[in-house]
Formats: sequence, C-alpha cells, structure tokens
Amino acid sequence: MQNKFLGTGHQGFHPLRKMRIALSGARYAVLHDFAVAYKVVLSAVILFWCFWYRQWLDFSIVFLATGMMMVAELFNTTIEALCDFLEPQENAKIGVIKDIAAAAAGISILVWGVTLSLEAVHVWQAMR
Ligand SMILES: Nc1ncnc2c1ncn2[C@@H]1O[C@H](COP(=O)(O)OP(=O)(O)OP(=O)(O)O)[C@@H](O)[C@H]1O
Repeated sequence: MQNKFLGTGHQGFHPLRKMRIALSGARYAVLHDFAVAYKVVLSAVILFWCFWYRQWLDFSIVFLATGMMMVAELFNTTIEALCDFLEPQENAKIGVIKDIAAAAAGISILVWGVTLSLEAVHVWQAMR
C-alpha cells in the first residue's frame, strides 16, 4: 500500500510482494529476538507432533492457539522495536506500553499452554 503522507510504497495489489515483505519481517524478528526464535522452533516441533497424532487430538485447535501465540509475539516484538526507536532513554511511559504488550503476549502464551495441556490429556487418555 502507498504511504498516504510520504508517497512511498507501491500502488495496487501485489500479493507476491506482500508475501515477500511478510517473510522478510518474520526473518528479521526470528534473527533479532530470541523470544520469537525459540517459539518458532518449539511451535514447529509441537505442530509436527500434533499433526502426526491428529487422530487422537484436535489439530485445528492446536494450530489456532499456536498461530494466535505467534501473532501476539510478533506484535509484541514490533511494539518493543517501535518503543526503542522512538525512545532510546529510560521512560516510565515506554515501560508501561511495553508491559501492556508483554501482557498481551503473556495471555496468548497462557492460552497456548492450556490448549496444549488439554490436548496432551486427550492423547494420554486415548493411548491408555
Ligand atoms: N525505555 C524504557 N523505559 C522504561 N522501561 C523500559 C524501557 N525499555 C524496557 N523497559 C522495561 O523493561 C521490560 C522489558 O523490556 P524489553 O524491551 O527488554 O523486552 P524483553 O524482556 O526483551 O521482552 P521479550 O522477551 O518479549 O523480547 C519492559 O516490559 C519494561 O517494563
């Protein structure tokens, strides 16, 4: 999309360019934020495992919870980066903004953890 104020960017709809931009953003987040990097690896392992045992658990629910957690984590990283860019010094307001973003990411991790635990119980009950 074109920046309405700066006139930068491209006009029109370019899905492949959008996908390339999104992948580049995800790559940057993985390389520069360990919190994102380890969750990507952990999510890939868990999703593979859940897909393998999909006849015993609800893979769609795990997929949804994992996707939601990763989206929240990427937004948290974006807000942290924006805060660090706008205010390199210590600032109580920046602290509060980052804490709120961290709370959103924390809730998504909690939902992810509870979902995985419930599905693990299903698998355990099915295998007994
Ligand atoms: N410029 C700042 N001024 C005041 N407090 C800050 C500032 N930067 C960070 N903090 C405080 O430190 C906490 C951690 O911020 P930081 O940017 O280091 O995130 P992080 O611990 O690396 O998070 P994540 O693990 O998600 O990457 C914030 O939640 C906030 O309370």
